[in-house]
Amino acid sequence: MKIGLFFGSFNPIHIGHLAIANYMAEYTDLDQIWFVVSPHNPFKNKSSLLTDYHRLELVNRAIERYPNFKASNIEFGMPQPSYTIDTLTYLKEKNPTHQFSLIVGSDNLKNFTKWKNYDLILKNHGLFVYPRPDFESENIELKGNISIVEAPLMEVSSSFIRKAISEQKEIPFFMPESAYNYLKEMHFYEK
Ligand SMILES: Nc1ncnc2c1ncn2[C@@H]1O[C@H](COP(=O)(O)OP(=O)(O)OP(=O)(O)O)[C@@H](O)[C@H]1O
Ligand SMILES: O=C(O)c1ccc[n+]([C@@H]2O[C@H](COP(=O)([O-])O)[C@@H](O)[C@H]2O)c1
Repeated sequence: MKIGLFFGSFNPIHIGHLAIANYMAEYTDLDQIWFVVSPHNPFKNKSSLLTDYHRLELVNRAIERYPNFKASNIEFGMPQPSYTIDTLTYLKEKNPTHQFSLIVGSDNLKNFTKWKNYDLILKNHGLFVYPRPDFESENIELKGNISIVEAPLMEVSSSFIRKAISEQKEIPFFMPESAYNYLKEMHFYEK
């Protein structure tokens, strides 16, 4: 099977993430999309992160109705910060018959050459890139298996959600309903 690995902090998951996965499942040859919840992005400060299990729970609730979407906690038991090449190697060992590609937003292209063994990721797996406002993909010089999809732009981000909640805004339409209800019930991001 062809699997698109959608790595992320998902702090929290939002409708943009779901739309990206939806687009990749419908417009590429990927059979399944796995949302891999990362304990710690090497480029980000961990202090603003909800615990791994709460972020995973939000993802699970958000995708529960979609059989082609799976959530993965594989990085929870691996060394931190979470280097994607190490997770890819481990996943390939565990699932030798699957083919794994990466799904990323175009904001990741700018620093992609700073990722651990980025050349191996490109050579052995390949990237599907979803465009993000203010992050042009055109001028990025990267060689390898990269497919930049042409898809509707979305401005939404997890930072926007965290800020809105901390300002006591009601934003039920920016997250899948079940995940939003859980976030409210648990008083996440209210400070
Ligand atoms: N609106 C968006 N358009 C395109 N890609 C996106 C969008 N939101 C998130 N992504 C991509 O989804 C993946 C996971 O992103 P992440 O969980 O960090 O969300 P985020 O909204 O970027 O979070 P934050 O605002 O906290 O930085 C990354 O590859 C990111 O580029
Ligand atoms: O492997 C690396 O060197 C590397 C560098 C930066 C980011 N990543 C991964 O990219 C994913 C996207 O992170 P984020 O926080 O933007 O959702 C997440 O799984 C990070 O661990 C990985």
